[in-house]
Amino acid sequence: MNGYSFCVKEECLVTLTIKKAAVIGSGVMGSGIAAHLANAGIPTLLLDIIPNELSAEEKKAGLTLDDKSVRNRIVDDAKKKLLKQNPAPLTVKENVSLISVGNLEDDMEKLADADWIIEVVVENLEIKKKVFANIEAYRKETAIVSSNTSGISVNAMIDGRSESFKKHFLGTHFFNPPRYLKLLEIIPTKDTDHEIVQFMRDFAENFLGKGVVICKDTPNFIANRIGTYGLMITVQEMLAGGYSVGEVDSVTGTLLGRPKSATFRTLDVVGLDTFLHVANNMYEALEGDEKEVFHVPSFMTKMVENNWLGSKSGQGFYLKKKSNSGSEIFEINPETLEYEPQKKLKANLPKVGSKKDKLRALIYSDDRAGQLTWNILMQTLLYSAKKVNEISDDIVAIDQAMKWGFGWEMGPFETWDAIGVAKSVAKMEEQGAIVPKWVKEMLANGHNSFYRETDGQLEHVSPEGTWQQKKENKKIVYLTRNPIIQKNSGANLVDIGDGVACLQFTTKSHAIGLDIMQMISKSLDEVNKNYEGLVIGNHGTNFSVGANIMMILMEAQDMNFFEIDLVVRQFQNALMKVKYNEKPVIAAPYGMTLGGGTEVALPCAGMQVSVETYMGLVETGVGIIPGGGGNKELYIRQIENLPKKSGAFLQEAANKTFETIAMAKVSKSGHEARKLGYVRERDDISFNNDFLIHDAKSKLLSLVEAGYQAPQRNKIPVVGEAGYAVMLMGAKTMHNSGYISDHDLKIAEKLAYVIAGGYVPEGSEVDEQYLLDIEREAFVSLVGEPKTQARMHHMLVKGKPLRN
Ligand SMILES: CCCCCCCCCCCCCC(=O)CC(=O)SCCNC(=O)CCNC(=O)[C@H](O)C(C)(C)COP(=O)(O)OP(=O)(O)OC[C@H]1O[C@@H](n2cnc3c(N)ncnc32)[C@H](O)[C@@H]1OP(=O)(O)O
Ligand SMILES: NC(=O)C1=CN([C@@H]2O[C@H](COP(=O)(O)OP(=O)(O)OC[C@H]3O[C@@H](n4cnc5c(N)ncnc54)[C@H](O)[C@@H]3O)[C@@H](O)[C@H]2O)C=CC1
Repeated sequence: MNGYSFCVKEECLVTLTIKKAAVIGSGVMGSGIAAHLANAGIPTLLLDIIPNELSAEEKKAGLTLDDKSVRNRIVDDAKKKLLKQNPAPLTVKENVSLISVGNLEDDMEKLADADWIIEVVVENLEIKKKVFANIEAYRKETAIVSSNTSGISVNAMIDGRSESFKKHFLGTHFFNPPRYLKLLEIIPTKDTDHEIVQFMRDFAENFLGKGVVICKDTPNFIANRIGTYGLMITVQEMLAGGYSVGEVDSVTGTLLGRPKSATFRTLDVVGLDTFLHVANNMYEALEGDEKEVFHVPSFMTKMVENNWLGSKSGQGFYLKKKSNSGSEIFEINPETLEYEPQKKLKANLPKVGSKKDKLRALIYSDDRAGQLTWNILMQTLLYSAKKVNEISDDIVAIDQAMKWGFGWEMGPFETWDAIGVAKSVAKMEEQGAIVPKWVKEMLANGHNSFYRETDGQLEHVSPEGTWQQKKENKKIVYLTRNPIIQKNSGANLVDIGDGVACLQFTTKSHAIGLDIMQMISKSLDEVNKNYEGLVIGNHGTNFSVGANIMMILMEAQDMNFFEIDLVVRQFQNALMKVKYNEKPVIAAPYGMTLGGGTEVALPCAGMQVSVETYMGLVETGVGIIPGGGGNKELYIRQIENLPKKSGAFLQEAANKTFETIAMAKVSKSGHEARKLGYVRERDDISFNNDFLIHDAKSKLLSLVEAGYQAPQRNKIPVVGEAGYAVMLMGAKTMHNSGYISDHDLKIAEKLAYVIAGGYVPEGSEVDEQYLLDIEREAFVSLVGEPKTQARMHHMLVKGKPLRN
């Protein structure tokens, strides 16, 4: 990747390009940002300070502070840590090779060819200003310089800097972890060149997959202003109500529509020292009652003094200890500063109902869980309403910042709509809270929500009482806003413009059943008559979790094997129709793309893959093997990928296919899906999931433009009986040593037979239908096995594989 160029003036006289970057500071964020730039293919120089004393190992080795290995120890350790962290900062470990390292004493001249230099040092204004003075001496004239500050004034950072520096300087506030949190807050100073703000926004959205919110230079900008306030309120409610850290986290995570790291686990991930810098900066910057909210309680200060900072120092609010059964996680008691077994709060929630139903049940209940969550949420909502004009341009910016920056499912105003504005305001006032005047006026004017839909367009209210349309990025395709061509109980065929149709799954978790299989076939008929091509794309968290195993299990328990064979045949036929369709079909996988979901993507003319795609043929986990042609499609890809130098390449292709499917390997990224062989070199990867369907449509149109021709039907060379034995050897060895069960071995035998192409001579060339037939026969025979049915049942009930 040679960087990202963007014409910033009509005549394109000035073209900004980011081909190389540099990150100053290799701590929690600096190393994470460098990793994400590497994920995007941008070579990045990572610099940090030199240690001021030798470590014990260095002393023992007779090293001195002048040794390069000593001088680069901090940054070297940070780079090594990237390969061990979980969740992984790198989409594939190989990306680490794009990160070069150095230190701030010996390597500053290397900044000269950086197009973007990001300061990510400790949250201290004076230290940051010194770093900028140092950068200025080495940066090239066109280099963009930015700060990853959590909330220090960016205008305060440019005192004493040159005009060129000021023009090219702005805040670029990534959130932690940088690979996974979508938000990038961009904070221009009074001198930042407008074109550079625009360029950085486009670059971040298209190239880094970020959701950009342009912020005013107010303390903590937007997300941290609300987040830090919410955190401090949570600490105060915890201490006042005598709740434990674990009890607080047990109800302020997924139950509130927030990530499982909730409150204090999130702080452990952030780093308590950094949080205290941020809270203290707020305390210094504010006046009156609001100031006192940011007064840090003594137990937190003590924790930092003890170096109990969270993940970065090995312990913080939580301490993970190794135990005989693996590991156990303890929580800190803020009173005693002792670690204790984790506690949880019981929340009496309805077993059925939507997430919003459960949220309402939680916060309106009178138990301890309800009181705590109501008190936290109520104060956070009121603060958001009070601050909207001071810290942002509208309520949308606040909602986007909290969703993208903290992984919340809804922002404050969306949450307020969900819990009922009128009902919650009544309860707030009943408890003596002061509700901002504009909220009450909105209710008085008959508007019971902050958002509304008018003629299919989403509108939001302003504190002034006017209603505005939400500004949308043109690259976002909202399937619900496009005309439906055809539909059934499992999928919609949607016209997405420019002669392109999109097949959208609508089942729960986009699980594939008969309805989707039928819609695949019908969609192709419609597209071949009236459209240029078909995108298979969805909205939501996951592309597809695979076949509807409830449907398979029920038929199997009723011994309806003939029907199962018919359904599998229908799925195979539909996907063969995709593969050889006269018009191109492009799949747009993202999130979990498992089993049948992967099989839908594999026969397509191409894929537009989200960088966050977790793809794999995982059928062995529920006691079967792929039945939609996935075995042969992965095998064909392995044959394509392997150098044809050795005669044994067929066996190597078969072995790799067998291992990947037998071990139910799932990629941890779109890049890794390519390493596993699912994604071809010609397939493309999108960093911004919001743009995925748009990108898939563009890819399809370029195929049409190039005169797309359906692939030829070719016979497939197989390893036959001899190759079958080779594949099985490994499985039998694992079975003999007790690593896999009898049933695992039975599944492996079926899988190896299918991949080998059955008992035919090695090197035989067979047609695809033959491979599909033996695949379907193996599938149906396994479905009849009681242990397979037990695995399916366990997955349905527990949501995880059963080892039997
Ligand atoms: C209103 C309250 C808001 C909350 C706090 C607000 C703070 C605001 C001020 C911060 C200011 C400074 C920061 C800043 O400027 C801006 C920010 O970035 S704010 C932070 C934004 N980020 C988030 O909100 C994170 C949201 N959470 C997530 O995205 C995911 O949960 C996360 C990616 C963090 C993964 O969480 P994790 O718990 O690590 O999940 P895993 O299950 O994947 O575990 C991985 C690894 O960690 C071990 N582990 C899990 N739980 C614990 C624990 N309690 N203690 C110790 N270790 C734990 C787990 O076992 C795994 O270990 P392995 O051995 O690696 O398998
Ligand atoms: N930790 C988080 O969750 C987030 C932090 N931030 C911000 O990013 C910046 C870095 O924060 P973290 O990475 O968490 O901190 P950290 O403590 O993990 O890393 C700080 C880095 O600064 C370096 N450093 C310390 N003193 C220095 C000096 N005098 N000169 C140059 N470098 C020096 C350290 O060697 C270290 O590499 C801060 O501004 C912080 O507010 C922004 C978003 C999230």
